[in-house]
Amino acid sequence: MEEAAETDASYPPIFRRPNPDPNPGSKHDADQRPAPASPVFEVPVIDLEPLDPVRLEEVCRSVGLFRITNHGVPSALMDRLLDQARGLLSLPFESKQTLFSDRLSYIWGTPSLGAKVSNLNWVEGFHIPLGQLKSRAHDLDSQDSAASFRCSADEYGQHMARIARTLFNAAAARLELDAKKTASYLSEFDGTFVRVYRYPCCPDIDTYFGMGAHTDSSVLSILCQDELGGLQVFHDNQWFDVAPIPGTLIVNLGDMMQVYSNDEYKSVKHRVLANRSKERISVCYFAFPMEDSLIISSRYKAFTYREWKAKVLEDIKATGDKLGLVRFRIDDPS
Ligand SMILES: O=C(O)CCC(=O)C(=O)O
Ligand SMILES: [Fe+2]
Repeated sequence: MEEAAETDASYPPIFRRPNPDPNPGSKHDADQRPAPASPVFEVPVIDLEPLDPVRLEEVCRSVGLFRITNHGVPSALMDRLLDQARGLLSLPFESKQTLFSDRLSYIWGTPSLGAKVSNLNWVEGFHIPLGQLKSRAHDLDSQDSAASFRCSADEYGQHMARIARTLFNAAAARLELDAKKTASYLSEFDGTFVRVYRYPCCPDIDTYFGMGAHTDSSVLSILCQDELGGLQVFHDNQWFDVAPIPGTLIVNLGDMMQVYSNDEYKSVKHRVLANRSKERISVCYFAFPMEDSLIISSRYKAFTYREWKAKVLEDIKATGDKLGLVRFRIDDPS
């Protein structure tokens, strides 16, 4: 009992019992509600040493999500990052807010203001911009757990940048994209961030998702998850579980890669199920284009990533949802 009380004190108030659903009759639409059990997806594996670009292209076209092996990220670093994140996230909610607001941004629930409560994501986490880490190096003090965590996140971010660059270059070469044109299509550091999530225990998994169905706005995203599971991918009109395998990382392509490839590569829809009795920890790295890079594609109106972000935010504020790619398609009347 004592343990449960302690856990709850570390949760943002909205995740503490009793269930905050103000309208218990309103559940997800039938097609949105988590199925009781989903089949396990046979996630394609991409070996990074050596990387086979033809195989990578096939997987980008058919699925948009894959597991990478031989990625060169030390498993001790992955374990340390997950452990440090778990430690920080289990601090009392108020401490997380006051202690970390200036060092790490602390986020929880649905980022979109004004969204329906049924869109609440049962998740909290730290948002860690990578470009700023170096300039803040003077903050680092090994006695400070937030600072040690930032240090690990920086080291981890360097590995993620290397992997993102390798995968992007190979995938872009297969599309025969002009290397000069695409130089600004991937920025491994500027505007790039890592998010460390904790998915708290959720009393009502029929109503809430850990994270609702979405595609990422990134070029690509790289995920390190603990052993619990909960990630699902939408493929062939069906949701599948993406099982965790220790030591491996999951990569999914984002909306920008779909645009660069004129819809040949898939920005894959995914979501995270909530769990009634166990907390899940994951670390996600997102790689983006340079903010003012002009993105040109035969299927989409030309836009800069800055314009994309502004539009996504505007849509989320107005409708509670990200509309994403459809807003930029050439045949979109608006
Ligand atoms: O935590 C996860 O497994 C996935 C998170 C995710 O999809 C996202 O942040 O976009
Ligand atoms: Fe995502």
